[in-house]
Amino acid sequence: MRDITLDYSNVLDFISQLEMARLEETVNLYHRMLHNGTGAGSDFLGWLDLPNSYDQEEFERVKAAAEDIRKKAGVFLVVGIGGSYLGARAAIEMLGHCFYNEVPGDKRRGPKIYFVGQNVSSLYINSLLEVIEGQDICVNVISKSGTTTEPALVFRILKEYMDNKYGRVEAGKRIYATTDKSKGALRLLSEQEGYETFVVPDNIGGRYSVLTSVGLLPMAVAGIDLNEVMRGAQVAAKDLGVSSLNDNMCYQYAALRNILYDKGKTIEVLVNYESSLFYLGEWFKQLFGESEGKDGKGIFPASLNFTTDLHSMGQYIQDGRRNLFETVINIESSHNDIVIKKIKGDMDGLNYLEGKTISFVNKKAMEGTIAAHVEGGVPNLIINVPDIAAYYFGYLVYFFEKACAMSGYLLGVNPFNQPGVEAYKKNMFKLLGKPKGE
Ligand SMILES: O=P(O)(O)OC[C@H]1O[C@H](O)[C@H](O)[C@@H](O)[C@@H]1O
Repeated sequence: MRDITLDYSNVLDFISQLEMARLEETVNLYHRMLHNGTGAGSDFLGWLDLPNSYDQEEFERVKAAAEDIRKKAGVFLVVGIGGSYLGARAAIEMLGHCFYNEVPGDKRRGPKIYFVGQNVSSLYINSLLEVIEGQDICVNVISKSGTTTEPALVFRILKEYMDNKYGRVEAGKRIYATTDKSKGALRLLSEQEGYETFVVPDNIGGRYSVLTSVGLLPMAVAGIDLNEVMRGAQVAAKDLGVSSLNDNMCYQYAALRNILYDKGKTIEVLVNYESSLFYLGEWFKQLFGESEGKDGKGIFPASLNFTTDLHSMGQYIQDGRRNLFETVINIESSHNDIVIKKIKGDMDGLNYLEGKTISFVNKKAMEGTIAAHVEGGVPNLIINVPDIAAYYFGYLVYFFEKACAMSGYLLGVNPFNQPGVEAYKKNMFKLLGKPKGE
């Protein structure tokens, strides 16, 4: 397998190699803290060795459950929010067909997959109930705490729907719960209702949980090869397990982010040139935003989809406030490429592209955009990913997880907690009239 690589040549006009070299010792220190479990948030380091220590029994049970779901459901509903759905959706959208749910059933070889519980919109929920009417359904409700408002509320509605549709016993065979191994509301309910359950490990936080059953069951239902995902993560854990800044590209990425941040580049824009990577951007935003946005500090993670968004945000990136840097995920290969043909009259003036491919145009658009944005004062990092494949998804997830941990330590925050998310909940519960003490 060709390797994922980091190209930071388009940053060197903005920083000096000395600034990187100066971080060598600090990176080494934080590497040891990560691997010795002596840094902030060390109760949540289960993701670090997960690729080599995951529960094999549960892994096989996930695959078996997925096969069972693929046989008996025309629709699979994933109920979760934040880290309890973003990783799964990122994988399915990146690795599945661009129009996954529209692929004819016999070709899709699995149920249509819908995500719900990531909002409290009655319009969204009613619209979903309309489109799944009359179809055979399985549900995976995912919540580490079991009490997150959005998925809990939506699961109330779906549980009643499933109980009415199938009766409580059969519904209990079609509902799968991924939650805490021993405590919480969802664990208790699952035991009462007889749901098959999967575990969110205590020492892995939601935004770091995509390679646990949280992400793996939905991925497997979508037909993604879990062995390949874990193999990519295992190779990443090995490649990125070295302490040296010079030899560890996820540490280089973390160091560069912090050097640029210190120079006033306080917004990172994750860019893709494949729309199937949209949700990878959404997952990335939670991972870095929730890990670093603390103590009045942190790079604001944004994501844009090129070349589409060049027609909406291109002006800002080229000429707006110079507090940005870009990280481009470049998928190096293309498949089933489309050759551009000459047309009579050349009305659109594009006959000069005759014989070239659509991917060639996409690549040249990327090269031209990078050159323009760097010229305009936007440092640019490129993560080259050889292909859209399960192996590379697993590798990329681990790359970002470990880079995020190092980056948070370099920033001087605990990358594994999220105290700030409680503020809105406190206000919301007060406004909802939640009884005190509950
Ligand atoms: O899995 P759950 O316990 O439902 O949590 C779902 C999400 O909500 C929380 O508020 C946190 O901000 C996220 O880190 C978490 O992924």
